[in-house]
Amino acid sequence: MNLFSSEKRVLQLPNAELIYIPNFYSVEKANAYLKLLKAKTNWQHDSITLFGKTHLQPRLTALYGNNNEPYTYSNITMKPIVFTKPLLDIKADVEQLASHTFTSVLLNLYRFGSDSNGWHADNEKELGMHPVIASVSFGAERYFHFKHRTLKDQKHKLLLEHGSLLIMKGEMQAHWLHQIPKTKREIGERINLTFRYIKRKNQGPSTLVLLICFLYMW
Ligand SMILES: O=C(O)CCC(=O)C(=O)O
Ligand SMILES: [Fe+2]
Repeated sequence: MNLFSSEKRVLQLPNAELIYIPNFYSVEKANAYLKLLKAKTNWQHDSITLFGKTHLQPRLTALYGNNNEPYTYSNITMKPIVFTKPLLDIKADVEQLASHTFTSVLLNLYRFGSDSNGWHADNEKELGMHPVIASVSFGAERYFHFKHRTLKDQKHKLLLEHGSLLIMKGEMQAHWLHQIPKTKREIGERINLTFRYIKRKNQGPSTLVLLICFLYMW
């Protein structure tokens, strides 16, 4: 079933809004970004510990950002690398379309069909309440599954195409889970970029603290 009806496809769901733009980038531009990001990204292969067992994540990842804030998920803390020019260019394109600013991008490299990303929500507290997440895909098409946490009939899938943009907003991260399942199909590599706004933890002393210090010294 095609859940969407036009080129900029908007899907209103209970507790979520999804916007999908299949041809956000032309095939030529998407091909160039796929090649560039594969070669120039500082890919890392982290281990995760789940239920007391440690194993390598089924994909490679990298975090880039502009505010030096670390990002922690599944017990992995990633320190951002300063944005490169191509990532800044993509960020600007995405920000324009989403009318939203982002501080960071988490990149995933799915090397083959057996690489995946298990059921989760992007609901870490440094993302704040109801974050807007913008997800750009290059390379092999993969299915994005999403299901409501409590409404059991709300289960959908969407094929994320080469050069596409998906925006998740509203209460999606509080009420829904998403995943990229493994596939047995013979497929090539896929790179996905999820742009996020990561809040600063340490903003320095508050105005009130500064005022008290000033009065004390005076
Ligand atoms: O690869 C994708 O399309 C999704 C990635 C994702 O959900 C994440 O990095 O949090
Ligand atoms: Fe996610």
